[in-house]
Amino acid sequence: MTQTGNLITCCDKKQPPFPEACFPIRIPADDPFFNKKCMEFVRSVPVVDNSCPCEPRQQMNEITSYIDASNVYGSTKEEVNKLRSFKHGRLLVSDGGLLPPRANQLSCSLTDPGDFCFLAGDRRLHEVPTLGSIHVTFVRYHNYLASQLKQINRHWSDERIFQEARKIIGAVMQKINYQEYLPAILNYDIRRKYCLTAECKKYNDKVDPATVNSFAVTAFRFGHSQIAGMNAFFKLVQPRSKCPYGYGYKRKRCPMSEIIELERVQTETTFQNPKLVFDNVDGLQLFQITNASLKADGEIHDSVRNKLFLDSDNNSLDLAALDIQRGRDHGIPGYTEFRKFCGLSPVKYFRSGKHGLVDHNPRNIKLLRKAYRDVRDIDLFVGAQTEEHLPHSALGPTFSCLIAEQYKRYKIGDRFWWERPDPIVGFTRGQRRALNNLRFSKIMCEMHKLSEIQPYVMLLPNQKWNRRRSCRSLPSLDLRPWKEHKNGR
Ligand code: HEM
Ligand SMILES: [Ca+2]
Repeated sequence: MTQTGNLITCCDKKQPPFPEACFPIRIPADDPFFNKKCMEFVRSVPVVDNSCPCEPRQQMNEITSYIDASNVYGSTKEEVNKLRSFKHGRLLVSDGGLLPPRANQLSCSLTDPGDFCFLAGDRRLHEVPTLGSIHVTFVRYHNYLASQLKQINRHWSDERIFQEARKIIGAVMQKINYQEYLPAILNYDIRRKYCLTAECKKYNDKVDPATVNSFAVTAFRFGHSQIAGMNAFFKLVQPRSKCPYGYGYKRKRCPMSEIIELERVQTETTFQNPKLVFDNVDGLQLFQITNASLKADGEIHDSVRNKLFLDSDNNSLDLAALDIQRGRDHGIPGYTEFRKFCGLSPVKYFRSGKHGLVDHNPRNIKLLRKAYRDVRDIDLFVGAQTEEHLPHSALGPTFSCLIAEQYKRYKIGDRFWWERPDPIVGFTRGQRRALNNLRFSKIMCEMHKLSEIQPYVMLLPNQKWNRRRSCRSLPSLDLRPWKEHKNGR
């Protein structure tokens, strides 16, 4: 994990220099936004290399690589123990079902009296309030599952309930990623090729599921171009007359609850501040499940490109610049190398025909030619982010390949993968069936009192695939298969 927000400064000449840790970004004099010449950048902590002499500098992942809900439970025993209440299998919460306070109250930026910095399984939770609100959703869902499990298995201890609920949340996380999220960003051909569909159930103990440097540092940051400049609070209002046949699609004459926008907030005013989560966490979630993100392409919104972590002294950073520099910090090879790795046509020239930038449009080729002297210099982030998308996909071929390859390893390298037909490490058939029917939007609705609406978690502006089903018509998780009968299952 990278360390923006570090106490080391690299631009201030009066501070003691840290040549090992510093790699500040030079800002050209004619920059249209910044009037400084230097942007802070602290290198990721290097890993001690025992195989000396002289392997390349490496970095370290601070959290577990598996998709195991470590954002909810942390990545170590110490972390999970700080998050547990040790009563009825529940996680700690604060008033209003929000997250508990953390010991270090300087780790976020507070503006309202009574607010505090939250504790969660991942310390990046304050980055933006929409991220914080998803943390709230999953902690609430854990506690909801714990209370349901306690009801059907009265004899279960705190430990048993906690572990069973955690196992379900981990499975839900994997299920949402592979069945709902990946289909929104990768097309079916890619998903089939890389064993990401439900039909592929391989497990291979030779596969290393660790997160690959180029994935964390570059490919999976494609989402930085999907960030919108605005957050909003939404509110649901009930229709005035009661509907005789219930609500829902097809019953056109009987309107669904109406969604009203209460307040708009500029993204750059929300970084590291839990205020919006305190103010109206449900309204934030409603906004999130009814709004599409921006297109993943070469354009990154000013709220993060120029105004990232904007403070009262008008200091800010540029996320796109950090992404590029982080790639260089970690020694990520260039775009043309990854084309080869992915078996795509090799790129030798700044042009569109043979041996050219065949996956770029003429405008982007021109811009790349202007920015780089040699095609081999094109940074992976810049080259892949500006590719045209594959059909039915939110990504170009290079990022599709790198992201699919990583998700393949997370799946087939996971001994505890939720779909493994093994009731000891996995789930029983009935439990798997129950989990299969659950949708992320249903969890959102149940945890945030939004049950009347038609959610559509849309990742692409042109995607309307699950728009039609109201929360009410989606099933809750059926927990009957978790009932333990006296003489075993
Ligand atoms: C919503 C607003 C977001 C903000 C403000 C934000 C901000 C940041 C920042 C400041 C970093 C560290 C940069 C560095 O110093 O290298 C980072 C890293 C990263 N971001 Fe975002 N990000 C956001 C959304 C997203 C989204 C939507 C995705 C993916 C879909 C994403 C994926 C990543 C990844 C993979 C990393 C690297 C993580 C690591 O290696 O530890 N981010 N982000
Ligand atoms: Ca993890």
